[in-house]
Amino acid sequence: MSVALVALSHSPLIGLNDPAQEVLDEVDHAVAGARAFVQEYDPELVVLFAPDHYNGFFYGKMPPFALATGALAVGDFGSAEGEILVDHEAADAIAKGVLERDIDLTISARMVVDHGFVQPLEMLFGGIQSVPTVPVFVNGVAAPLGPVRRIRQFGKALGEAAARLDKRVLFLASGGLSHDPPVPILEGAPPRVAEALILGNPPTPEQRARGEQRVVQSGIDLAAGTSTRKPLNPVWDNEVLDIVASGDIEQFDGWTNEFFEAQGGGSSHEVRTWIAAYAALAATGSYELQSRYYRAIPEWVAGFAVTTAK
Ligand SMILES: O=C(O)CCc1cccc(O)c1O
Ligand SMILES: [Fe+2]
Repeated sequence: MSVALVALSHSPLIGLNDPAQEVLDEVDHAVAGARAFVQEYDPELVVLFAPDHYNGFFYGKMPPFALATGALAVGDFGSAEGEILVDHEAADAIAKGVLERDIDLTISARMVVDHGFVQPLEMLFGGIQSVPTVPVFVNGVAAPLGPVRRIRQFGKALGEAAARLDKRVLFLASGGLSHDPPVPILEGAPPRVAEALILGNPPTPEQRARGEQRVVQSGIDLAAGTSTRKPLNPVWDNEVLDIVASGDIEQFDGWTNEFFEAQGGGSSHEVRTWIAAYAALAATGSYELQSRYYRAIPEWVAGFAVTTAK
């Protein structure tokens, strides 16, 4: 058994509303570094922690987190569509191990996922059929959210369970850091929007295109300085990175969800994927960061970070 980690932001606006070439080059360099780290480590299994953006999880039943024994990507924002290569046996074993550790884990035999899961697999492995994966959903948008310590405890239990497999495991986190894109909110939503958030009927192509255009416009506005949404927060983002770099991620236990929202915006809860993944890594011993990249990229509506650790 061995463990390593890559944690990185995602954005559906990559390739759709890009920043200047020098910024793209910088990000490419950081992602290439993570790719080289992964290639050298040569994982036999990826445990992928990612959120959802109302493509697979809805208020009909909204778990705080869930593990997939099978997964299907919807192909939003031009991301890959279809089945993800899931290691069913490893997923089963990890699920049992988490349950044995007193965490009431939700299981999905066909988890529907979006760019949050697909993008890191495409960036680091070139596709969604390239590496045996255990997809793990971490709710990062749908209120109410429990305390972040619960996500840390879940990550710890999962890390202990994954360590029982005789495999080289890569924990991969997707999301964050600060960002406040126009994601719908159930409370106070007009009936038509509320129905969509509860039932999750697949949108028509026209509806999907409209929703995606709204997100693209939010990137254009944020970069132009004309957005009414919360700005990116590089100071707060670097506090997040300082904590994961310190190795003492229990420091997050003191952070309330209100603090996340005030500092990092409504979608900063995606940092929960990082907390889960780092807790999984820390479950079997101390770790050290191998690389750390950060840049606030308003065009992508993302406090964009890439870290590697082992
Ligand atoms: O609503 C959506 O589908 C995506 C919103 C969104 C935009 C930029 C970065 C993100 O991480 C994000 O979640
Ligand atoms: Fe996201």
